Amino acid sequence: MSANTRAHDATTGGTPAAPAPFGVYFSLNNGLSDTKPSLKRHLSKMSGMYADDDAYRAMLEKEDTLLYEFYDLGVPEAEGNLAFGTSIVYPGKVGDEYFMTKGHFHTILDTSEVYYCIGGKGFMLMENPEGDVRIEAFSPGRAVYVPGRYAHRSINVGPEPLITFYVFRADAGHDYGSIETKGFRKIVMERDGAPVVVDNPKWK
Ligand SMILES: O=P(O)(O)OC[C@H]1O[C@H](O)[C@H](O)[C@@H](O)[C@@H]1O
Ligand SMILES: [Fe+2]
Repeated sequence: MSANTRAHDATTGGTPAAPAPFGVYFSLNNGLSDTKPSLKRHLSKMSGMYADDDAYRAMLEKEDTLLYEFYDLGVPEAEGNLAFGTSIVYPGKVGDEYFMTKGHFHTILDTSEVYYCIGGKGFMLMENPEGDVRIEAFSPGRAVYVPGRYAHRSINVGPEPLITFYVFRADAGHDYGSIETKGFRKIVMERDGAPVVVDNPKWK
């Protein structure tokens, strides 16, 4: 399995079934599992997604930095199943814009997701197709509910990894299309040492 493809359970054809009961360890210190492989997204996978293209290019010339990693445990994509795991967004910025996930809508648009912050400091940026933009803070112990219809992106504004645990309907799917072409309406940048939410200059 390549590091950047989603792992999906090898059920033997037909309708994906419920998995057998299972447990998995995720570290409360760094968010990582000791047995499962993570999926990793590096800077090169985020072309055009940060506002400052010059800063992006300059950074990429030096190193293809690991921005975030997360788990896809391969729970079959069936209606009654839940997908879960941790997501770890590392600290840093491209220009003045904080490291973040790509962000996505769910393919089944009205499916929701819950995130629980285990470590670090950041935001969940959310936006629905009608243009309603919401932002919720992440700090250890805070849970965020992402309702159906809202695209969502995790943003790390602190000096430590932003670690969250997430759960969503396993058949929800990931729709990156409009996020990759238009982005979110708002972005989060550092100004005078603090995060500010500003209009995305690339949003059309
Ligand atoms: O898919 P991205 O927007 O790059 O975010 C990476 C991952 O973040 C979280 O862990 C979500 O629950 C995953 O479903 C998502 O795939
Ligand atoms: Fe999601």
